[in-house]
Amino acid sequence: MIRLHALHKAFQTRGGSGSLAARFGRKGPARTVVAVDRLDLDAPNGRITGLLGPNGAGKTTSLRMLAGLFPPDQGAIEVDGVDVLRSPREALSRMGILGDAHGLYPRLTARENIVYFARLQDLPMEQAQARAESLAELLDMRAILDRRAEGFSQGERMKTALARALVHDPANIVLDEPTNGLDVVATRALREVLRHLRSPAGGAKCIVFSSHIMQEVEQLCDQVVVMSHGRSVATGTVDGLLAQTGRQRFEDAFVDLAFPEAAQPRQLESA
Ligand SMILES: Nc1ncnc2c1ncn2[C@@H]1O[C@H](COP(=O)(O)OP(=O)(O)OP(=O)(O)O)[C@@H](O)[C@H]1O
Repeated sequence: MIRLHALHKAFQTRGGSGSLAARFGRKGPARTVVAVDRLDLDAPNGRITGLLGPNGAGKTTSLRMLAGLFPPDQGAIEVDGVDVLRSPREALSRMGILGDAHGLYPRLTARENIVYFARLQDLPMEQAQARAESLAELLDMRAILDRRAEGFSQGERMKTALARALVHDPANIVLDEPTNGLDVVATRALREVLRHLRSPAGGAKCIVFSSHIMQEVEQLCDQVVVMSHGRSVATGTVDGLLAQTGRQRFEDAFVDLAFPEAAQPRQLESA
């Protein structure tokens, strides 16, 4: 179970090299970028929760805070009731995180990458090896298990990184745009794995994933949190969000919710 409450994060950054920069020195004037303004998200066990937002909405920043990479300025983050800010190690041990950069060790084989992470999670060697075997089965990656990670395709890297994230059998799984760069077969395979992990047979995991791809969210998610300009602007099932906006197509509902200023007139819907 993952809970984000009233998250806020701003970054201090510098402007460009125009005339203002000349006045403020080479780096330009200081600016504040509000990446996450107010995000609320409740993700239960046995459900897939999609964090859906356009480019720059604040999805990655939110998931990085959930992963404990940096703290929010305000707000609360809990994993199974454990406060990520107060008890980061305990909270992290309850999560498997697939970030936007997969960061595999290129000189290690897929198996060695997985086992190495299992050992970092304090799994005994025998158990680490057994987990590598069962994850290779689940993720259909036997053919690459004993190949060095250097030269892996995007899909092979994703599978290895996902196996690594799942090695300690966490109750919560967090994925940042996991299908980026994957072909249709790899995307379908990932979808099946996530459905399995959500089911009672797969451990009824709490799964949170970010995406800006409507079809992906529509096909996979039990509930959707729509994020726009750093805020959660709507939460519900796909059907619930369609009903809320009075739309028939999820893409139209999303545009209404995320960009109310740019929403298309309703009569174009059947065009
Ligand atoms: N370290 C940083 N310094 C300054 N600004 C940042 C930093 N990280 C993120 N931002 C800004 O915060 C906003 C949200 O970025 P974020 O990467 O979280 O969005 P996103 O929803 O994941 O977008 P995308 O779908 O394009 O990956 C953007 O305007 C981005 O430029």
